[in-house]
Amino acid sequence: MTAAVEISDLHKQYGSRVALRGIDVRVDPGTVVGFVGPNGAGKTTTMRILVDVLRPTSGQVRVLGEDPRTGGARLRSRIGYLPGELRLDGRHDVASLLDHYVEISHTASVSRHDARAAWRTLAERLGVDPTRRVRGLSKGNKQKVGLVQAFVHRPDLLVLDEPTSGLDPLVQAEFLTMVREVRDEGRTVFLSSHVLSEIEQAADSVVVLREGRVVLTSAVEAVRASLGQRVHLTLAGHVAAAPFVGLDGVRSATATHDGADTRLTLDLDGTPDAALRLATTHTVLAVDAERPDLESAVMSFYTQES
Ligand SMILES: Nc1ncnc2c1ncn2[C@@H]1O[C@H](COP(=O)(O)OP(=O)(O)OP(=O)(O)O)[C@@H](O)[C@H]1O
Repeated sequence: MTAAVEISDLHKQYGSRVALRGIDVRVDPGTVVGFVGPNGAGKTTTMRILVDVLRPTSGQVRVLGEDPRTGGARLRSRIGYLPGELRLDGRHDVASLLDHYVEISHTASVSRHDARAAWRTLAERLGVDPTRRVRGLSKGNKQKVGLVQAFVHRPDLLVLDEPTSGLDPLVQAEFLTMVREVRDEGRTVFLSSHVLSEIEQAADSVVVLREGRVVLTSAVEAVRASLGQRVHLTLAGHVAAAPFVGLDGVRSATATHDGADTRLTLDLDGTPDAALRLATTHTVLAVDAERPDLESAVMSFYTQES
């Protein structure tokens, strides 16, 4: 299977400043990959190289099987790109700007009429008013126009640099739905974000970049599972934690007593089955499970020493 994105030993220097120190990333078609990391990690640099806005210092990049430096207009028409710092020509109204984008990005397989209808549908979905002048738009509304132009030609690959920056929660949710639809159609999304909850909702896998190096590549589910699960049980009467320690799947158990009842906290590294069997020999008054989130799983990769 040809990768949608294949990056091998990619280096980029801006003068003496090293931005990328040999990164390797593979993105399978039909998946959503979240690209995360602290400020200055190299995310934007990588994305700009993918769309040939920047040239690498060394290393190999293949996008949809082609070298972005030689793919030209044909490859560009298969990519939707939302830059991190979006600049739109402020002189136009939104409708003429989007007509213009459709004009330059539409492919022979889609008629101009259909392409125009497509931007209108997307604009409506995201709540973009096509009659507004671009210059007077708020940051969030500009971002929505940027999203419409990235999605409108149904590209095989979307490269989105902080796509939800400035969006209100309703539009953000609609955007995440659009991303999932793209994935369900077998197309690919490579997006960067500082909002890990949104990567968690939309991405299949996550790549963490720090100081120009990839420090983690993993399925989102696997990262979360690696944290294990924490379960709180409220049991009637005074119950000791000791019998729970060492049970299959239990990493640690602590008990605190609240009046006549016990609050038992179990940190699990396997299934809760054995612990729950033992718990039900008592009277279980309440069960409450914490779902580990991607943010707590990934944060350590932001700060750890190389
Ligand atoms: N045009 C440039 N000239 C010089 N240095 C640059 C330039 N663009 C980026 N850099 C440097 O390259 C490194 C990576 O920057 P990049 O913008 O790719 O990071 P990022 O992960 O996208 O960060 P952020 O989350 O803050 O957007 C940083 O040290 C940055 O200062």
